[in-house]
Amino acid sequence: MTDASNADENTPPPPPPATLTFGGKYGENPLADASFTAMCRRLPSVLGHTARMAWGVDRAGVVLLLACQLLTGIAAAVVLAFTAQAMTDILGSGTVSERLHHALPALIAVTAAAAVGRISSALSSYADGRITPLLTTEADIALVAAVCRVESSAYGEDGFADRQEAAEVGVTRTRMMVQDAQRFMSALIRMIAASGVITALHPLMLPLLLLAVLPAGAGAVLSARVDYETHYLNVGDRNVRSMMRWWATYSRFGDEVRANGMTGYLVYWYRALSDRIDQRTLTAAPRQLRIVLITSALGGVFLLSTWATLAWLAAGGRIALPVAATAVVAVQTTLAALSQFVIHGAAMFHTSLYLADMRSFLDMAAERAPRRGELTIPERVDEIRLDEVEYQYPGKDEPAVAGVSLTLRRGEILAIVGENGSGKSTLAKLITGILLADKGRVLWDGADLAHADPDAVWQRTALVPQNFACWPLRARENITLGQPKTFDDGPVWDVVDAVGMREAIEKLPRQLDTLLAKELWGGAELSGGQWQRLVCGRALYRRTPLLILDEPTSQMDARGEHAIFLEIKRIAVERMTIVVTHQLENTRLADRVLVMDKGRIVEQGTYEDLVGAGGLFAELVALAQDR
Ligand SMILES: Nc1ncnc2c1ncn2[C@@H]1O[C@H](COP(=O)(O)OP(=O)(O)OP(=O)(O)O)[C@@H](O)[C@H]1O
Repeated sequence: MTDASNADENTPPPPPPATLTFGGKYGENPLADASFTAMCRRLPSVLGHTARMAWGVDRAGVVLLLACQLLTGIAAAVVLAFTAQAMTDILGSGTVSERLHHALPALIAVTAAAAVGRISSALSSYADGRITPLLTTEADIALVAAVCRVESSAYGEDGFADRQEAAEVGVTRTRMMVQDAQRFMSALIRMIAASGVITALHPLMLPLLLLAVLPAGAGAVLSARVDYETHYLNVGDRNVRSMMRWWATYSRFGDEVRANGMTGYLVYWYRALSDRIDQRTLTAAPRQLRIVLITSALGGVFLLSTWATLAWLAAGGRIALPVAATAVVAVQTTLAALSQFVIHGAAMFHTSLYLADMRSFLDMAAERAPRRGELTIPERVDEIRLDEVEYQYPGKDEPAVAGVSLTLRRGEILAIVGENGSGKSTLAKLITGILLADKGRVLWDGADLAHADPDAVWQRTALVPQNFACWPLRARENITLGQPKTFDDGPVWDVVDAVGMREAIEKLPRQLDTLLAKELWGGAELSGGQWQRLVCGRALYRRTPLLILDEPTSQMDARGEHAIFLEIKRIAVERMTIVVTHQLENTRLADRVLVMDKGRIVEQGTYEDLVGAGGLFAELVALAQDR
């Protein structure tokens, strides 16, 4: 299964993908509370919610669907009742032409009702075709918006990603819900209509027919349960697989995959994980088969008794021959309606299980949406103060930031340095309110971020993160990202100049209008450093009172780096600027340098002070110069 070029006798075989287990101190199965009975209890509210959503997206479509269902049902009842009537007339006394003459009105009614039934069934398919895409899009958008809105700390919670994966399946299944519901309703109406007719023929018939189809219904529900359990077991693996699929096939990482000879292992890994998922599905197959065989046999026995009863009634003269003939048609129709009713009922139940996962994730995300307070932040901020701030990531034993106190004033440039994992980026996230401190306070001109409206805070921040996104948008939008300040491109070109990108943008086929995604038709690509310049331009364009740059120049040439730092100095007077960096020489531009170690500030001062102090900073500077 491995790539031949990777395998030889002396190398160990590649390890298979890790098995995800939920154990240990923090390990908790994300779907452990999603027991089958718990899921069943949620179904009415899930169905109600889906109905409300459908009503919200297309009222006319829902009304049309309901009206058509009703019409289809009535048409079916009319067909059945008049068929019975026609049969009685045709099998009655008199000459053939007399009997046909008598039956003619009933036959016309049957034809007309059948036509109405067909038309309303076509119209209800049309309504389904209208509602379903809107409903699926609505569910999809609800999911995307919910994930974008949760507190950033939620991403680190056990099982958040797995629940999200389960919810994604719910979104896809939304597509089937309207169809399932439509078929279920139409079967229900036909069943009610048919039951009336068959009960009129003989009271014993309906219970017997019910017994004949109930095993099929029970079988469908049991199969749905097995299918859902398999899906549930596979959630974690499917989640990892889809992440790996994206990383392995995304063109941006293609060079790394090829030049490091990873293709063979990645394909092997992908296959091994897929095999594991398939294996679970295959293990469930015999259970499914047993369920179908047993329930079909049971259904068959009951059906046989129905026919036997009918024969017994007719043979014993308990029902007249014309009535018996009608009963044959009625039994067939009722049987079909009842089967449809239980099969589509089970299908709806099956779909609802997945929708319940989506609902429960949306509820979980809603619980994790920021609920901080209403405080707003003015356009001008003069001071940010941190009092004994501490933050520990979920599942970690040590705080990433602990006991940090610090005051930052307007006009100041602060550099944060320290070894990998010392807490620099976490501190930056606490200052911007992306993360909320577990202990201590972060105050913006006295407003505690724990009680401030996060959107109001983030209107006042600009961040160049270490790992930035290269959005598949036009160059202009990659700078303004949905917040154009004017209709003219003047301010955009200003920041393009500030980050030294004018020449590069002018060379693009459609300048600012060029799509920056080489994978897309008409798209172009920038180099790593050019992207980083553009991302700095994005932050500068925002003109906010707080500017945070986390390793902003790690991919830039000396000219780019020089341009960025010149611009940072030029605009520094109007704002607070924080630069997180490992390039210690760059900290010379800062008014103050903070040195972090194990989540704490261990030194602070100017570059010269710290070099002279002979502490951690001086040691790091010496290491940087020791080549
Ligand atoms: N999302 C996260 N979930 C859990 N732990 C995290 C997360 N992000 C960071 N950490 C942990 O918090 C600690 C501080 O990380 P942080 O990213 O703040 O360090 P840093 O100083 O910015 O490191 P670097 O110089 O490598 O960028 C590390 O131990 C890291 O493993």
